[in-house]
Amino acid sequence: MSDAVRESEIAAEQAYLDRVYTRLDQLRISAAEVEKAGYSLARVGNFGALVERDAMVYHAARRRRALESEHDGLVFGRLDLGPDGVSGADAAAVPPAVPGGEVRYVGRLGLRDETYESLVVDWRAPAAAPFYRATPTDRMGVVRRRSIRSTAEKVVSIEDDLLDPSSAPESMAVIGDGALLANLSRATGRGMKDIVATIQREQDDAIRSPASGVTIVRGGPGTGKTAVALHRAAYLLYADRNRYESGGVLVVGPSEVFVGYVSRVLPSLGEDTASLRSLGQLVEGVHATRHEPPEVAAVKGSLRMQRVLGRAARGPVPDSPDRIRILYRGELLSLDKPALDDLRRTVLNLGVKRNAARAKAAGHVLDALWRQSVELLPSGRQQKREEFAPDIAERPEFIRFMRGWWPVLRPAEVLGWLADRHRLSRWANGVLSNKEIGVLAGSISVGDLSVEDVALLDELHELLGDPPVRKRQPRDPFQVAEGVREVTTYADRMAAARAQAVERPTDYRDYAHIIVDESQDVSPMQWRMIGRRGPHATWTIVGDPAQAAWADAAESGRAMDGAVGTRRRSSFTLTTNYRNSAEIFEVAARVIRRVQPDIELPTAVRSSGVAPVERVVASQELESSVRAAAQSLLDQVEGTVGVITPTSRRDEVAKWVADLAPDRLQTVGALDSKGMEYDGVLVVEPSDIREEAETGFRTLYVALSRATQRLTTVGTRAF
Ligand SMILES: Nc1ncnc2c1ncn2[C@@H]1O[C@H](COP(=O)(O)OP(=O)(O)OP(=O)(O)O)[C@@H](O)[C@H]1O
Repeated sequence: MSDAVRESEIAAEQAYLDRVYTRLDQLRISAAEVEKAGYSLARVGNFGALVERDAMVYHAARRRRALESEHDGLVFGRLDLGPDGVSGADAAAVPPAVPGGEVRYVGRLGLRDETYESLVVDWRAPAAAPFYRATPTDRMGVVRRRSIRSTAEKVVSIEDDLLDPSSAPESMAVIGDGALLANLSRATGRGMKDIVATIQREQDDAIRSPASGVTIVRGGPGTGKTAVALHRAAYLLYADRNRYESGGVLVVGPSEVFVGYVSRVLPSLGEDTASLRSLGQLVEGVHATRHEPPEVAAVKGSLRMQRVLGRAARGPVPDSPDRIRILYRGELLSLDKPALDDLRRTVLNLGVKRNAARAKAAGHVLDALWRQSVELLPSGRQQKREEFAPDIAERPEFIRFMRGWWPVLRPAEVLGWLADRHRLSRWANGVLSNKEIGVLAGSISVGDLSVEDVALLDELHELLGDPPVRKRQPRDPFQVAEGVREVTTYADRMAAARAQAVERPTDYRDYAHIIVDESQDVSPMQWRMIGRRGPHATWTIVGDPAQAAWADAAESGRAMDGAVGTRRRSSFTLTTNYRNSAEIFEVAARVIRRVQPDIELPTAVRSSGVAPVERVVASQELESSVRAAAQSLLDQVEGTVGVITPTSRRDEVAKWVADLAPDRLQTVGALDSKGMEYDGVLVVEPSDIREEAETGFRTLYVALSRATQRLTTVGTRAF
């Protein structure tokens, strides 16, 4: 294809883009004007005008925000359809390249011109589906599919796929080697790439799969599972905005590093309404980032913790009073430990959560004391239960006793009790081994909560219940400040309500859809925690069993079943690795094949011709070799470099390379490298990563499959 043809095709697309951006500007200006006009309607003063004003302002402001945020790369695709693909409603007003056919432009949002002709079809709309799904064998009416890359309103390049050569007129130009490969070879920034322009068919199947039930997406490293999960969130919010915006979509990722890495993709997909959280952030007020060593994580994540915590949450409060004595009309009324233990069990068996049962517990103690008083006192000096109870309940010694015996319990406090090995042995008797009890007791540090602790806190919250809340004065919804009523518009209140809905509280518990990424690493206790966030939710679960750090897959599977319930399941498998060069993936594949020779691995589509570097050095040279290798990767790649270390050595290695290029280089422990991607990767002490845990070979497989362009390993032993 000559340069002249390419230039003239680019010029034609530029002319179309100019039309689109002119229209975008018009719409933006008119949305801003409507918003302003809406506010001025307030002066009319009657109720109808106020309602109209509010609706106008709300919709106009929302539209303006969308138009502004989708500016870059607004149009990225063009379909030339033959006569069999014509729909009419979505055709752009340009002459069809195929006689009797139509042209359709695909972009980040849908736009129409003044006469309501289609300018751009939203990528999530059914009319855009052929852009992602058409293949030479199932053309869906498409003759030529064109990807358009633009920056700042200028077309930079175009790439074509000719799907139906026999229907293409001779004059039809076909340009480039395909958009996908062009996209893949671009350097990675600090955040994940938005792949909206190059979604592949098998990915699109999963993205557009019906929202009902449970959608399970599996695939090896780099197959686009995370990309699919995020695009699916955007798709669901588009396909059924009412349902998913009001209920909310929760995306759960493994770590905070990961959440930071992917968080920019959702706004770039036009969605600011999904909540993105790491496993350490799912409980209100807690922000854990530290991972436990594998032997601790194994105990804390196991379903057996349910029983241990259940016993702790029902047991006597450590160091609380173990008897009550009250002098009443000359007689000593008293309840000792066995009687109090019986009362506690009776109250907890009523099915009320501990923190909500304080008044009931006090009532049972008063009952027992009153029965004693009746036995001990002659009938003339006895009181009725109704007179006795308030009399005793107000006594300071009774109040003091109740505060100690049945205090309001916070989950973190009860978790802290497990640090006492002696006590823990009682609760864990017959559930955990002696060794596990020692490991668990030694790991509890309430001042420094780990990611694994968060699921335990959530379980305890479930067992203990909320602390009782004092009733507040009901607020006047129209009161915006002391003495000031109704100065806000309905639109402002809608906006405030929407902001609240988007910024849902961390422990919001009724999401309409939950997407779990890196699901293979979710421990059974974490599944229970996630499940509590969506008792009525539909689910998308994305993961790769071969990358699992959790050793007991069966236990994890059971916990997942418990969380998502018996809803209908549909499964998708992704088979192409878009991240690694074939040379890099071969190194990772070698590690996993050694333990799982029959494993089905994805195919890496790119070959770079650059072999990974594997270095073995003496231990005294480790630091200098790591520095040198990191520096040379920084010289070789344009984008980011990840230094991946054994989890226990992250801080030490981070210091070695801290001064090299803080804006481009990141040091992460192997467990935190889950889901991440860098242009160059240096894996430090690979054999230690493999030996750090029973599942270490899988963690090493993860670490070795993070690079897009260059991979170096430096260690004191071969791996
Ligand atoms: N259709 C696509 N077009 C362009 N790039 C893609 C496409 N699909 C995936 N990629 C790129 O491939 C890389 C890997 O994608 P992603 O991180 O979603 O994979 P993953 O399956 O979650 O990987 P892992 O399990 O290894 O964490 C990313 O850079 C992503 O942008």
